[in-house]
Amino acid sequence: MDAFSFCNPTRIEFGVGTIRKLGMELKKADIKSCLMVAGGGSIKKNGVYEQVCESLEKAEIHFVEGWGVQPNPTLEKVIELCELAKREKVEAVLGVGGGSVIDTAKTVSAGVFLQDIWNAFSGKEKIRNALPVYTVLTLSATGSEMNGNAVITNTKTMQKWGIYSPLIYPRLSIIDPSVQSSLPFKQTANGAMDAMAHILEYYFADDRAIATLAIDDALLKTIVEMTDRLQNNSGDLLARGNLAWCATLALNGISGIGLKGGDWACHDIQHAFSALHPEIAHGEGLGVIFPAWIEYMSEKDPTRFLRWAKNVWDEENVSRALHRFRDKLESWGLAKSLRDLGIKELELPQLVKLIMTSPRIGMVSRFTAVEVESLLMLAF
Ligand SMILES: NC(=O)c1ccc[n+]([C@@H]2O[C@H](COP(=O)([O-])OP(=O)(O)OC[C@H]3O[C@@H](n4cnc5c(N)ncnc54)[C@H](O)[C@@H]3O)[C@@H](O)[C@H]2O)c1
Repeated sequence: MDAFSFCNPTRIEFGVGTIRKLGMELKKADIKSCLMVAGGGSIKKNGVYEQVCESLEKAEIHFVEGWGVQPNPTLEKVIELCELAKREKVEAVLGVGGGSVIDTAKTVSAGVFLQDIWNAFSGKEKIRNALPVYTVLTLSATGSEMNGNAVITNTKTMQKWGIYSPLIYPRLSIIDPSVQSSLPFKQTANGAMDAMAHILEYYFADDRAIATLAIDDALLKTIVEMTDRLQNNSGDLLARGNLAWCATLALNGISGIGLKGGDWACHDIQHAFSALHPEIAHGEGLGVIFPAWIEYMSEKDPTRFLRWAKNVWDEENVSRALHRFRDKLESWGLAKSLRDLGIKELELPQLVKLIMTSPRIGMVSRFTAVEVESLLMLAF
C-alpha cells in the first residue's frame, strides 16, 4: 500500500431529530449570521425548512435566504449568492439540500473572497480563504457533506468543472435520514448509483490497498441491498440511514485510501452530459457511462475487474457481473444508454470536444479523444 495522507475535518451529526442542534452549533462557534442556500422548495414540503428556521431562531442566529439552486448548479447562481453574502456581511454559509445546494454553498463560501470564482475552477487562482460552511443534507448521494469538493456548471462555456480545497470542507454536516423519505425512488436510486460510482472510481486503481478494498466491497454490497429495500418501502428508516452513511463514506476519503487518487474518467465524461443537458441527473448519467467503461476496459484487461465480479456480485466472470450490474440499475428504473438519457447521436462530436476540454480524462488509464468517442458509441 502506498504512503498516504488523510484528514477529514467535518463533524457529522447523524440521526433522526438532529437538525435541532444546528443553531446551537453555530452559536458555539461564535457565528452570529449566515446565508442559507436552498433549492427549489422541496425543504418547505418535507418540514426541513421549518426545523432549520426554528433551530436558528432559537439560537438567535440571523439568517438570509438564498433560494433557487437548480440540479446541476450554475455559476450564475453562485455569483448572485456571493453578492448577497457580501451585501449582508454574513459570517457563514449554510447549505440545506442535496449535492447541488451544498456545492453551491461551498463555492459561495470561497467566492466571496475572489474577484472571479471561475478562476479557481480553471486553475488560474487558488482558494486562500473561505467562510465556514455548514450543511443539512436532504439527499444522500454525492458525499459533498463531508468532503472538500464542489462541482459547478459554467453555462457560457458549457463546462461542468470541479474545485477542491481543504478550506471548503463543511465544519458540520447534519444527516437526518428520515427527511429523505420524501424522495421519489428515482432520486434515491440516482444517489445510490452516484455513491457506487465514487467507490468504483477508486476501486480499480490498485489492488494492494487490501483494507480499503475490503471496506469498498462492503459499501458497494450494502448500497445495493439498502436501495433494494427502499424500492420496496421508501419509509424503511434502517435502510435509509445505512444508505446515507454509505454515500457519505463513499466520498469522504475513506473509500480511496491507498488507491492512487482514483481514475475519475467516468465522472469527467458524465459532467459533460449534464453540462449539455442540465436535465440529466448526475447519478443517472453515471449509471450509463460506468458499465460501458467497465465493458470497454475489461476487454483489454479482465483481471483488473475480477475482484469486483467476485466480491460484489458473487460471479467468477466479469461479463456476468457486468450483466448483473446493468440489470440492477435497470430494475431501479435508471437509463440504460445515452439515447435513453435523451442524448442524440449527432451531439456525440460536440460531447467529445467538450469532454476533451478537461485537462485529462482518466488518471489511471488516460483516454484520448478517439477512445472517448469509442466509449460513447458503446454507451449509445
Ligand atoms: N461535491 C461533491 O463531492 C460531488 C460529488 C458528486 C456529485 N456532485 C454534484 O452534485 C450534484 C448532484 O447532487 P444530488 O445528487 O445530491 O442531487 P441534487 O442536489 O441535484 O437534487 C436532486 C433533486 O432532488 C430534490 N431533493 C433533494 N432532497 C430532497 C428530499 N429530501 N425530498 C424530495 N426532493 C429532494 C432536489 O430539490 C432536486 O430537485 C451534481 O451537480 C453533481 O455533479 C458533487
